Amino acid sequence: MAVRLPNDAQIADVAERIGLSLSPEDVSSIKGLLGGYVAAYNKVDRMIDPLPVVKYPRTPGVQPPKAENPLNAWYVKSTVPGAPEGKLKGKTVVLKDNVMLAGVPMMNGSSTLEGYIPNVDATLVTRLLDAGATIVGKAHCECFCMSCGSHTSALGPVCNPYDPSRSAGGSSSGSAVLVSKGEVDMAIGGDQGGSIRMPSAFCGTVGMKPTHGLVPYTGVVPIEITVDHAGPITKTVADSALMLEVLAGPDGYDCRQIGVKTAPYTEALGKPVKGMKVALLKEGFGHPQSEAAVDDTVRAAAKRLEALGVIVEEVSIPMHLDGPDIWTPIGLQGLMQTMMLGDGYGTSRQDLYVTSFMDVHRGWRERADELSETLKLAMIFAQFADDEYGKRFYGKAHNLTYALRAAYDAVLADYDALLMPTVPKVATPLPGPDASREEIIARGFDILPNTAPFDISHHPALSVPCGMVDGLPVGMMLVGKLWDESTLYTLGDAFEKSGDWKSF
Ligand SMILES: NC(=O)c1ccccc1
Repeated sequence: MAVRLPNDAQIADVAERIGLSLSPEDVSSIKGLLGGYVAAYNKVDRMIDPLPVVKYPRTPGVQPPKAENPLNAWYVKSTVPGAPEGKLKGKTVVLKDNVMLAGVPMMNGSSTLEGYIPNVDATLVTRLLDAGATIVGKAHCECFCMSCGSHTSALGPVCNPYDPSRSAGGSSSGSAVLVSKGEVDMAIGGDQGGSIRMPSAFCGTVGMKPTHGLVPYTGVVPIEITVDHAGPITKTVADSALMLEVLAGPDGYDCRQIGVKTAPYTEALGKPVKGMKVALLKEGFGHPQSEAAVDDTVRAAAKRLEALGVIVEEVSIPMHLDGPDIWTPIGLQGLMQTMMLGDGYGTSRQDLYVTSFMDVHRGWRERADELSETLKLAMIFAQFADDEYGKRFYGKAHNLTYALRAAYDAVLADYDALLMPTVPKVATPLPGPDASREEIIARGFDILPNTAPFDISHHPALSVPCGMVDGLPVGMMLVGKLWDESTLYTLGDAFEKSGDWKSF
């Protein structure tokens, strides 16, 4: 991609856009001074991009026929056998389709990326394969991961395994469906506002959003660096702990990984819970959109924990209700700057910049009409806020995350975990092909009041199935101290072993 010296018209145009008034003489003298930059860019262009090596051979991705994909959860199937031995030997894993698997297509739910084939493996891909897992393909996700429902992928809605007319939850929709159906043993999900935990709640799977930075996000398409998380979606708590043990730890690229503390998570399984303390979060219940049956099911789950000897007490953290509002400027202006205008990365930090992705993704600008309604709405307000107010709300929201984190930490100083419903409802009906924009937006953002606050506070949060309402799964969410995933696994595992949640 050789770099050319701009012509006079290009220099004048650029200058005008950055508010400079240049005379024709200025333009011609500046043109004469740009040669050094052009030479440097061309020298960089001729250097080899030092990307990490792809370690394991794989078959190219193939879209399965409709008959093999009744819930539309698969994007492509591919087989990547990992190391012959390891903790995940014999386990099959599907990746959310915002995770890069070299040689296999990735579209992140958007037609603007269809046909793109990454040339690197995400760090977590290499870790799974080094641990002996077999990666079996990519699962559909929401358009650029921007939805709580499963209705915004360019290749059609993903259906709930318990009722195909209902949402699977999003944005890691296909990942949760394939685990729920037993088509794969484990899945990778991503979570910026709840996208690992929401589909887990709707599909009856176990979803772990680890502490921010615990799992390297390198090679996964970001939304906004400070809320990006990747983590396990599994059938059981034990599998989640096993998978996290393989995924966790710094990789030397990801700047999200500050002060990372890992632990042998599987050692947290099968431990006694008598005397542990859980805080039932008052503000996690009774949201305007909360269904009483969901709240009741989670309160009943708290009683089951009590029966196991756990001390459960209700606590109030009023600021929890501010969490989604504080999340909004970070999510909106972050996604605009980093994911969209930043060609998927933005600037100002060290990272592994997947340049092949950046080259393709910047083409969204010519095809913006194809993006989902949920993403468009967020982009419109982000651009407006940027133009009108600059970055002040993004900055102030970040400052407020310290206060929010402190509010949770104050309670977590006295308790092992917080407990609340993962989402306030059971799976909602999928908006049909003629659904209004209002309906599409409502289903895109209506179930995140308990999940999004922990994406900005960065605490680990585990969604565990805890009962059924009208034949649909309900998830409870345990939230722990920063870097203390182990305690969540101890509690979640004990709860899971207390009986079959489908009969609760
Ligand atoms: N990726 C996410 O977690 C997300 C969830 C809900 C809305 C927007 C984004």
